[in-house]
Amino acid sequence: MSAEPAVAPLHIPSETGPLQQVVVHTPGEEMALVSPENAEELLFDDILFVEEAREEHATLVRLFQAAVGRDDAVLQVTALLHEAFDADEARTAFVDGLIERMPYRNFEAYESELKGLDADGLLRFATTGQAPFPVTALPTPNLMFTRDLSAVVGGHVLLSHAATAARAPESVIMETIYAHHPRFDEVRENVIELPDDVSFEGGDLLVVDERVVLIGQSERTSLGGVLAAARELLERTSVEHVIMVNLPKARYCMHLDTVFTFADPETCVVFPPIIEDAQDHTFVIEAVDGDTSDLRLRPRRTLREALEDVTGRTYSFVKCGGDDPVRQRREQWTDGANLFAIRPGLVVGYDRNRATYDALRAEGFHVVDAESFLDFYGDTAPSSDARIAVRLSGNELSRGRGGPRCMTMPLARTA
Ligand SMILES: NC(=[NH2+])NCCC[C@H](N)C(=O)O
Repeated sequence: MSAEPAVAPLHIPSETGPLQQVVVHTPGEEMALVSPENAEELLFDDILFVEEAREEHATLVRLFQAAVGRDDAVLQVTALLHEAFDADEARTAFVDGLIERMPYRNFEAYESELKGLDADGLLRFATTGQAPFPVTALPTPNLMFTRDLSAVVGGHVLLSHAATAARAPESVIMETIYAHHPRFDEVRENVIELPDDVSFEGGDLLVVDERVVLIGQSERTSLGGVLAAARELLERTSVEHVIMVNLPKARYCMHLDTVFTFADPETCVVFPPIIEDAQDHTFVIEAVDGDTSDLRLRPRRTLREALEDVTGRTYSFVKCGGDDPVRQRREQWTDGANLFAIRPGLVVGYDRNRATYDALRAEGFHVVDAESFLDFYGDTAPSSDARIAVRLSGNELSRGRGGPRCMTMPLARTA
């Protein structure tokens, strides 16, 4: 039990506000079930060395614990699910959710057996797809990309509606946690569900500030998903402008956060070919006279133009991969543009993206590896004005096609 004062269960005022609490998933048994036969279906391009991936992930968790300095800074999604499963209704709801979301898997044939599993048994089924009777589901190796399970905006949360069958169970996992875990009792009415026929994944949403969010219209988030999310946010939260970024529908840029993330409120790491060179792909969505049944889409040439227009601030764009177009593409593929900000100006990325780190250094960041950061700071967080880019060794993790931002779902940050 933590001695620190409790944090709000949901509170994200901005993308880089000092982190208080984050949900992660350290890869486990489910990752060891990815094989050449099912890898493509499970959205993996390669077979990860699980033990090494776990160590890399453990370092990420230690970084968060050290930098945040609270012992409840990091929550594991499987622990939350297991705790939620203490309630009978949660286990029933989870099975009902799977049946409803994945009618093609015919889980109803084993409905009573699944509902009869205890918390351990159902957790194992949820992550590995294995049960003590002849029903199987896909394992969920993408659970480590907790970002995509939901998106917290202010004190509200949008539940994801995964675009792919491989990730559909993860949406049900997160839905069960928000609906049944006691941690979310007070904020349950702030959980926003989108219509069944749209897709939306958390990696497509970035919170600029209390008034502005960005949403990618991508391989994973449909136009209907963007518009439904925009309408809900404009209606129910302090958000006044939703900037929609139309992305190529391609694996390398599956979510907006694969090509654009914030290092501090005015510094972003960007993949130039999409964010700077492409034109006419950005729209500002607003409610006409505050009426969310009447949405207006104002086209803007670039994301920069849209951002500057609605926030009145100016932004520095640091190039993922630096100036060389080949390095830009190589480093984008290994999530060079997918930085996670622990607080403004304290970011973590993958060590291998060296040209991106050179570009950050040129922007005034001190570059340190994760081990030195941990040795140096132990459990005292660095002074809040230092600009630091931490290099996490992620040779295994990066093969999952997600970076530090994808592996984190912040629940609470300070303003
Ligand atoms: N927010 C992100 N960019 N997430 C990356 C998810 C990667 C994962 N293998 C997938 O294809 O779904």
